[in-house]
Amino acid sequence: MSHASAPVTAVTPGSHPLPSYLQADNLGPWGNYLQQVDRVIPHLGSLARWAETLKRPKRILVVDVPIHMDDGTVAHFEGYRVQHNVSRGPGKGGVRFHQDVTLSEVMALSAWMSIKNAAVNVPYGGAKGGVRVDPKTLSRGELERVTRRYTSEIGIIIGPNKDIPAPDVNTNEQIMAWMMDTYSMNTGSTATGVVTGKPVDLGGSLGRREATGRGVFTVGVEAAKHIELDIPTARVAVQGFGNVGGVAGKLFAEAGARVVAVQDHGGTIYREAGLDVPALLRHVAETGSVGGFAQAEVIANDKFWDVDCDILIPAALEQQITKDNAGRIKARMIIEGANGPTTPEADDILQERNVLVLPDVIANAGGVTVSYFEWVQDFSSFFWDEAEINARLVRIMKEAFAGVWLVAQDHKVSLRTATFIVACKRILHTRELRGLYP
Ligand SMILES: NC(=O)C1=CN([C@@H]2O[C@H](COP(=O)(O)OP(=O)(O)OC[C@H]3O[C@@H](n4cnc5c(N)ncnc54)[C@H](OP(=O)(O)O)[C@@H]3O)[C@@H](O)[C@H]2O)C=CC1
Ligand SMILES: O=C(O)CCC(=O)C(=O)O
Repeated sequence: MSHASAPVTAVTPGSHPLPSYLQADNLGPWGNYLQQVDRVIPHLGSLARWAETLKRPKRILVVDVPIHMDDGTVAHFEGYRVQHNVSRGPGKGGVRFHQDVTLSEVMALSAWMSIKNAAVNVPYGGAKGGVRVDPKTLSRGELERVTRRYTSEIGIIIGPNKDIPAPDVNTNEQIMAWMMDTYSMNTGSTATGVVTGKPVDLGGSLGRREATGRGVFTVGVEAAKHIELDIPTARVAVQGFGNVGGVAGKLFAEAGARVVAVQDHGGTIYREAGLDVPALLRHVAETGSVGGFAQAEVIANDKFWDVDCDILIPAALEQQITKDNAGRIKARMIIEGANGPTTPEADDILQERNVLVLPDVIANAGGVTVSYFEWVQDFSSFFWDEAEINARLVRIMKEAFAGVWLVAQDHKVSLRTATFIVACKRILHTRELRGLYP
């Protein structure tokens, strides 16, 4: 991971010094988020006086997650749930299981959720959770115990009207089912609306699994029209071939684009004529990685950034596109499936090079949009068909993106700052309406 060099202000004029945990890790994702906020403040007019609230998570919970391992020992894992902002509604955002998860990373992810949820105008604040564990090293029983204990520990701050978790990296429908069941056991009645991304047979929504990738594709197609990029002849490179990258790659391939390169932990594969995406998805489902896929050549991981392509989709983790590789990227358009994949320094380099960046806070909002549909369906116990869900998703994504595009033109700013303008105005307007408790 690279570390951007711009300093982060620890003390805001006229305000109190930030708590120590907010000053930590200036150059990590939280530091990147703070720089993004600093870039939007000049565009907020009188609402800027509330901007300090964007720099401080509302509520942070750190929990110990002890479980019995299969060999009889007791292991302790560290878990987090951060509610960055709840001005517009309950907290909403995924849960990540990863060995490198840190509190400041979860703070950044929760803040990006506040921005994203406001950008597509769903009635939520922003939240995110994580457990510092490599789930690939756990048995199924151990994974279930980690999930249930973590859910019990954060149970004091989540709930259908308080904060609604969902899947993120290394979490899936089964984990959401265990979370829903644990919360329901602890509260005494079945509460389907406490998490989204559940199995369809348990109050989940049709289309949720594919929703983030579908949103990435939808926004990509809309943006391509503005820069006259022809999707059926485009070459696409994808980093991360899980829920988001896999579905986005599949939809671009179905639209005629050539997916020429894919990278995950197992390596980087390349095929100039285009990879057989359905076969690759089957291979990943069977083996867990793109590594060993026969119908492709293997290239060095670092060469991924040099691949000749028109569209690049980072769909893995934060801080992948940095000042060190931004100058090498050949794509005309980057669609951020991942959260926080581009550092502010890299953003500047890409803008100078005229590479269009569709930022995470709008490009990957399809997932939470269908999560919102799931939550609404659970409350009413009335379920919609997939065609209706996809049509509503596409409409929301297109409208939100069109609005952001206009703001970018008006203010002469990047699409990231434009999305922050739209979202921060909505968040801070509700902050102003609600006022401060004296
Ligand atoms: N799921 C969702 O609905 C949403 C997810 N996102 C974001 O999208 C991104 C991907 O999430 P999701 O698809 O759900 O997660 P998954 O766990 O389904 O997939 C993650 C993918 O990223 C790969 N990966 C992880 N680390 C690296 C690395 N260092 N280099 C290359 N590849 C890597 C994984 O490979 P391997 O399996 O080999 O480790 C896997 O292919 C995250 O940033 C997430 O926050 C954003 C909005 C919604
Ligand atoms: O579906 C959700 O609630 C949130 C998904 C998520 O974590 C994200 O958009 O990053």
